[in-house]
Order: sequence, then structure tokens, then C-alpha cells
Amino acid sequence: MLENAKKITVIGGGIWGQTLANLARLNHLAVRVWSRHTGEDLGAIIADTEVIISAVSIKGVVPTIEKLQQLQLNSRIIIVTATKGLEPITTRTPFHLWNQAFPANPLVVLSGPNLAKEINQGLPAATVVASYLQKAAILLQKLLSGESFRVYLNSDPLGTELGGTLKNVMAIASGVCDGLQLGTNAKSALLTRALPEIVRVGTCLGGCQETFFGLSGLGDLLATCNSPLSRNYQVGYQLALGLSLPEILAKLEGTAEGINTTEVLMRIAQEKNLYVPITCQVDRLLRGEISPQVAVYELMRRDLKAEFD
Ligand SMILES: NC(=O)C1=CN([C@@H]2O[C@H](COP(=O)(O)OP(=O)(O)OC[C@H]3O[C@@H](n4cnc5c(N)ncnc54)[C@H](OP(=O)(O)O)[C@@H]3O)[C@@H](O)[C@H]2O)C=CC1
Ligand SMILES: O=C(CO)COP(=O)(O)O
Repeated sequence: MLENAKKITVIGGGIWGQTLANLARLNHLAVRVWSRHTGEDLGAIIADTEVIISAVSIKGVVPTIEKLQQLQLNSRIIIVTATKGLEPITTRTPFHLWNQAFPANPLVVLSGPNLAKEINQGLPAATVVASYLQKAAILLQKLLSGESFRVYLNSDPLGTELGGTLKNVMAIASGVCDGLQLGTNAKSALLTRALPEIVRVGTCLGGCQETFFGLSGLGDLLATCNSPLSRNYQVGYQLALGLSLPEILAKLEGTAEGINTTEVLMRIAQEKNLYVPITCQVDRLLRGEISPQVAVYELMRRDLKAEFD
């Protein structure tokens, strides 16, 4: 057994929480999944746990932190955050929120091109575990790596987290591009221009530039922007087909974090004076202010500029 069969608690019984739990089980680890709906006592579950993986969506992060604070978490427990979102009130990332709440606990970010349904089919995938404490990241790498899941180390938790968060906005744009059948040239241009927009925001918020060219940045951008399995992509695609956002959300399986992230990101961009043209059009589209066709027109008719500036 690996690492003396570390006991792991996954918080969040959504598809990503279940998938991460299954990956750990493949390594014969003792894993419990806690969900709000099971009625189980979280305090009893974490009493002997050594690793907590939070796989809740962004709206669950603060409630989860508050619940754990009431339980007076042992400072030896490694906390892993796998959420891809920005908290709407503070505009902070989950890494910041967890770090602020539990400064004494080792904290690891897990993020990468990881469409849960593919991983559940046993298809090969890679991810990144990032921490300022290399020892904690190495432990997570060992606990989750397997024949079909390759885990890389990174020492930039913020950049790793922001790559996975910011690409969700671009996945909505990419779904629109495909839904409107704009072609391969348009899609390539969109994704290539999306990356510097992600880098601009991500580095301003504290991520390292290099990280955004890795698995959790470019890697996840490519995965999510090209897959109908992505909920964010599905939102964009269906908007392009003429459905309204409430109609889409009524039938969507799971969370499309990019909707909230777009709104929060627009506030950050305005406050920090960041140029985010794609996000801006996605925001107006999600608000119902413009049609998908106008969003494309607005992107194309901007002032001409140099490619790199
Ligand atoms: N699906 C995927 O392929 C991947 C998803 N992610 C990210 O992981 C996160 C979860 O995604 P996913 O599992 O797909 O989402 P789902 O919509 O399937 O599940 C949502 C999860 O969030 C929890 N949650 C929601 N609201 C609250 C709340 N108020 N309090 C406590 N918990 C709450 C739910 O908990 P409960 O079980 O108690 O209802 C559930 O576990 C997202 O940030 C997503 O971007 C990252 C990589 C891959
Ligand atoms: O983050 C993901 C893949 O890496 C999942 O994407 P969606 O949340 O858009 O389904």
C-alpha cells in the first residue's frame, strides 16, 4: 500500500469529487467522500484523516471552510483544493481563502486538463499538484498517480489554480465559436488570443507566466475549449444555437464555473485596468446584452494592433 495507506477525505460528492476519490481508491487508499446530502458527521469522518481534498464548486468553498473551522482542524492535515473558480464577494481564489482560513496547514492546488468523464472511463490524463511546500505536493503526486493518471509537480499554486479558472471563460467563447460554425481559422485565432489574455490576468493576480503555458494553463484551455464534455463549452455552444442562459442552466449537468468567473473577472479587470476583450464579450453575451453574432463582430472590429504588445 502507498504511503502507509493515508486516509483521505474528499469533500464534495459532485462528479469531480467522485472522480478524485476513485483515483485514490485505485491506489488502495482509504477514501471517504463527504457531501452535504449524506447527513454524515464530517467531524467524525475527518477525525483520523490525513488529507482533505476539497472538490466543491466555488459557491461551496466558503461554507466548507466555515464548517471545517468549527471542527478545529488538525494543522497536520494536508488540504488540497481542486475548485476552479473565483469567490464572488472577495474576488479571491480558493487557494487564498483556504490559506487565510488555515495558515498552518500544508495547502496544495490540483488543476489540469481533467474532464472527469474521460478519467472515469480510464482514459489517460495528466494533472498538476502545486504547493509552496514541495513535500506536500510530492505526497499528493504519489497518492493520486496511476497507470492512467500522471501527476506533475509545480511550485506555483496560484498560477496553477488561475489557469484552470480563467480558461472556463474562454471555453464559453469557444463553444460559441463552434456553435456558430465559424471554422477552424476562427477557433485557432480565438484560442491563441485567449492565452495572452489569461496570462495578462493570471500574472497580475500573482501567477508565474511559465505556469500558464503548462498543463494547468494551455493544457486545460485546449481540453475544455475543444470538448463537448465541458459544461462551460456547452453553455457557449447552446447560446450560439439561440437558447437563453436560464434555458441552458435548467438542463445542464453540473456546474459551469465560467459564468460566475466571467462576472468576477470583469470586476477585477476594471479595478486593475486589465485589457480582457474576449472576457468582455462573453460577459455581455451572458448578460443577454448582445447576440453571439454581435460578440464576434465586436471582437473583429476592434482597433488594429501589434500581435505582441
Ligand atoms: N467536472 C470536471 O471535469 C472537473 C471539475 N473541476 C472543478 O471542480 C469543482 C466541482 O466540479 P464538479 O464536481 O464537476 O461540480 P458538480 O456540479 O458536479 O458538483 C458541485 C459540487 O459542489 C458542491 N457544492 C455546491 N454548492 C455547495 C455549497 N453551498 N456548500 C457546499 N458544497 C457545495 C456540491 O456538494 P454536494 O456534493 O454536497 O452537493 C458538489 O460536490 C468545480 O470548481 C469545477 O470547475 C475541476 C476539474 C474537472
Ligand atoms: O475543468 C474541467 C476540465 O479540466 C471541466 O470543465 P467544465 O467545468 O467546463 O466541464
